[in-house]
Amino acid sequence: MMTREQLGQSQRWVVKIGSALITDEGRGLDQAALTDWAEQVARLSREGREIILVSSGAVAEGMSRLGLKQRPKALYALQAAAAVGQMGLIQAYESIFQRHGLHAAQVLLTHDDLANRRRYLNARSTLRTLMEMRAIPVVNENDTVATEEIRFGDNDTLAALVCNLVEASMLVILTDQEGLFDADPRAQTEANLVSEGWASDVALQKLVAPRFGALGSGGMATKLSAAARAARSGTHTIIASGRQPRILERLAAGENLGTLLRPDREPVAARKQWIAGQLVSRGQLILDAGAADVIRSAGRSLLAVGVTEVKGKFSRGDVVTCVAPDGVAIARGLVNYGADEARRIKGHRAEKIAAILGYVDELELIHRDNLVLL
Ligand SMILES: Nc1ncnc2c1ncn2[C@@H]1O[C@H](COP(=O)(O)OP(=O)(O)O)[C@@H](O)[C@H]1O
Ligand SMILES: N[C@@H](CCC(=O)OP(=O)(O)O)C(=O)O
Repeated sequence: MMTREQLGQSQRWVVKIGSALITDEGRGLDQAALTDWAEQVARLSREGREIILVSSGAVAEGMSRLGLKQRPKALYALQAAAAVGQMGLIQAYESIFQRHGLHAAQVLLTHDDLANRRRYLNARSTLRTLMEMRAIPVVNENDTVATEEIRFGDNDTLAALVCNLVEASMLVILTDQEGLFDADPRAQTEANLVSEGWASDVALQKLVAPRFGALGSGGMATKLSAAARAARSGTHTIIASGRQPRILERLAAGENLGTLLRPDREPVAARKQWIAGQLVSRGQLILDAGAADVIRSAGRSLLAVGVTEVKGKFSRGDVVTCVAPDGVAIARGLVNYGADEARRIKGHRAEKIAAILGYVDELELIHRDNLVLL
């Protein structure tokens, strides 16, 4: 198991700075704090670490520049505020990194970019190239064009997908709390900090209260699911307070701060990480107990014979969810047949497919290489 010191020494970090932290109580960006984090990033990068920043703050800065007192509710108004605010955000990073002789690179991503395999691979090459050039990518959601249906909404999820994209060793989520507490510290002053846990421990999920603050969007829940997502590429997550002096440098020195969430499974293949990262599933395949069992425990392909019901509208190549008979979603995968064909072949053995459909695309409904456990 990696020690805090070894993790601190690790090479590739994604550092996420949340809205709750980066904004000066709704009065735009906290320039002094932002300067401090960026300077730490610059120093760590000059020492040879590869760092990608995922920075929130566009909406908050836009609200301040436009004189809006409250976070707009309508998506188009949020998007307009983000477009204005992103200018301030990137200007701030650019000028600080420039002082350290480093280039900042603006990378704005939508979920669509990562859902489309070719664009995903392009984003990966671009980020890798920027790191080779020793530029510092500053990533945010491309709020201006993201639609409600496919928004990340919070930057925790985006940061985790970036970790998968570049196979980061560490995800540091800086927020306004010292880490994960055993109860929401805003509601309970007695709450205790959890200093370490497993990224996909469901017991941790029970500790977090849903919270939709004035500025931040995800609360602690999205940070935990981000840690579980990041773990798929073997990435360790530390949730820590951005208000601690020299926080990034102290984490690099191996100091025991915040909550460390360790990956608890072997890293999955890059292609499977991409499948697991899809936020939209087009349909559901309800499995019988035998199929659910072999998929969960033996990593087998899904055959039509083990499917009892097909829900939704999907085409060959879409992402669908496999659901066990008790209603629990157990896996996601790229399906080899569209919904209509899947309905016709469900419950039948592979050798019957040709007789039912008049052709055979593949013997499996979802091949195990395209299937990932949740
Ligand atoms: N168990 C918990 N431990 C720590 N914080 C929690 C917990 N449950 C809920 N929270 C809330 O999550 C908030 C951080 O999330 P959020 O406001 O989205 O921050 P950010 O903008 O940095 O992503 C904290 O301010 C806290 O009120
Ligand atoms: N893209 C948005 C950030 C969304 C957001 O607030 O995320 P988070 O910091 O996770 O609460 C912005 O720059 O304002």
